[in-house]
Amino acid sequence: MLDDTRSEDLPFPILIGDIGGTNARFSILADANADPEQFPIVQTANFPTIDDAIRTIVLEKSPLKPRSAILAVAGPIDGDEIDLTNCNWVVRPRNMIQNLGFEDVLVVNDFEAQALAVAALPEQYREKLGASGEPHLASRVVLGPGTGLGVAGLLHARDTWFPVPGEGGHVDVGPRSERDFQIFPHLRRIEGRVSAEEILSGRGVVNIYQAICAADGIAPTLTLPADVTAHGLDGSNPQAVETLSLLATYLGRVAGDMALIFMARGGVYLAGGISQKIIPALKGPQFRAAFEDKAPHSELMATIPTYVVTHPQAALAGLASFARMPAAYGISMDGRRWRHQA
Ligand SMILES: Nc1ncnc2c1ncn2[C@@H]1O[C@H](COP(=O)(O)OP(=O)(O)OP(=O)(O)O)[C@@H](O)[C@H]1O
Repeated sequence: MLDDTRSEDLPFPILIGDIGGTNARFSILADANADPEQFPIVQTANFPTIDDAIRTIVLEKSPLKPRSAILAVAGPIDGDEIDLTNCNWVVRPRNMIQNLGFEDVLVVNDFEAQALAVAALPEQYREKLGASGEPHLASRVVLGPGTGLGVAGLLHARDTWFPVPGEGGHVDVGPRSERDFQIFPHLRRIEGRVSAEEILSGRGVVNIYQAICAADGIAPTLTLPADVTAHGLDGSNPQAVETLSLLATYLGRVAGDMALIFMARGGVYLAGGISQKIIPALKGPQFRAAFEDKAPHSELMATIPTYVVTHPQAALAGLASFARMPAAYGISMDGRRWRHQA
């Protein structure tokens, strides 16, 4: 039943799904021109299996019967049983074809879906950071601090967008300023090193906050990432204020590195659950200053635009663009497309 050949497009109606650790979002595209039919956001913990969730939330509610499915998942796609990171669901495309009536199932990586979203993002769904010019029609990068730190490149070549999902969230980050050298010894490490994800994620926010408190000999009073950013944004806690400032600096530093790697003249886009919630902090001078602080390429960096993605369901929008026009995107289907065979 596993079919590796890349031949015809997936048949409409197409169910598209963005399956995160905590939430799953679904919609159906009736045809290439239709607006997606949306369904309520599902908490993954409320359904024993993804098949149950699709049956209850989508198939029993919609008059449209999807013939195929495109699912974006947080986790490696390496066989017929796809385990999701941070949740108990296992995606079994063969079972979906047998039990849910799909003819065709394609599974992609969640940051590949974010990259697809960035390829086709209308201007109203992005908030610009800094004063650079408009993006070139050129390669882009998407970075998303959330539960972890997702990173994907989006190469533009031969009139096609090629998403490049990687593990860029796990690169090393080092100290640069005098203050960094005071704080870094107190950051929690993973096997001895400070990876980007250890500081640019929900737990990373708390890690920076606790390291600031430790460096200054102050007892920490905040424990949740959202509390730290809230007290930072309203100015009510000095360590939380500095946490936000350093978060913006470190995010700018890593975003700049990723832009250098991909020569992302098309811009760097910040997705993920946290970026949208700290826009005022990212609009301060720290983010762009760190982004551009890349000698000998500071002048180049000053021309690269940076944005926060503000679309509430960016990954779904990206999958919908792909479903409508698959030929515009260089998405490999090898080993991750399953088709019903009569
Ligand atoms: N206001 C906030 N400030 C800082 N961190 C926050 C805030 N709100 C949520 N977080 C943190 O963001 C993380 C969740 O990120 P996100 O919403 O991107 O989830 P996710 O990993 O994409 O999973 P899912 O797709 O299931 O929602 C958690 O670590 C949470 O503590």
